Amino acid sequence: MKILVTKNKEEASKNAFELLQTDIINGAQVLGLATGSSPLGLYQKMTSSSVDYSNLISINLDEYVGLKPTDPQSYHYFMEHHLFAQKPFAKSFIPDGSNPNADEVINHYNQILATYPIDTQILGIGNNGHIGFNEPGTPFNSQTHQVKLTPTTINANARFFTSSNDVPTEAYTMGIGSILQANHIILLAFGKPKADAINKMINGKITTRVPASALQKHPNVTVILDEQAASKLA
Ligand SMILES: N[C@@H]1[C@@H](O)[C@H](O)[C@@H](COP(=O)(O)O)O[C@@H]1O
Repeated sequence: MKILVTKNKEEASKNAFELLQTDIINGAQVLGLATGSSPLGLYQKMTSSSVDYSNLISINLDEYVGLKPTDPQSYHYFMEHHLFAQKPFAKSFIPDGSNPNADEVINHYNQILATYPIDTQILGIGNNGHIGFNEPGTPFNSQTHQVKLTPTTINANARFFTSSNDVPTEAYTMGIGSILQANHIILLAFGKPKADAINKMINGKITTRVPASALQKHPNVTVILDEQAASKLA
């Protein structure tokens, strides 16, 4: 893993934007995208740039089960608002959280991933080391699946909802196996609450208890941190 410790989010997002740009110049056509606060600075750099993404494909990691794309808490809405409205892609895929038929959603998404292998995957990380919505215990060879969110994740994501009771308890997510298929992975993490997960991801044992530790098996991962997220690195 290549680790970049930056002064702050601004510098980190600039680095991520430049790395992504280099990948695109070198032929990346399919971008794996993430939600959450960590990639927001990168999406701001993308929307304020003159780069045209309309020939590229985007594939998002995950979506809450039970939310319509028009729901302001859905990841569809998040992506539309923060990126796609300003920078449309040729095609953008996000799991259909409004479809309760999990098999249908999962098979369709796995087909999409097989048709459009991801060149560069943007990732955040949960405080408990989850990637996408792959909670501790998820097998490293997992493909798209439906998950029950852990109380830690529900609490962490409650900040985006009126109360933690409003946070959906299930999600559809790309699996760890799907994520590891990407040619290049750029993981962004900021702030003290991420420090422990980041240290375990980089220096800890490779274990399903820390989903992000699977990234130690990948040959081309760039981790971009601020000083707080890097503060527990040995
Ligand atoms: N499913 C998303 C993850 O993809 C994201 O990495 C994580 C961290 O969010 P944040 O970047 O806001 O800390 O939140 C959610 O659980």
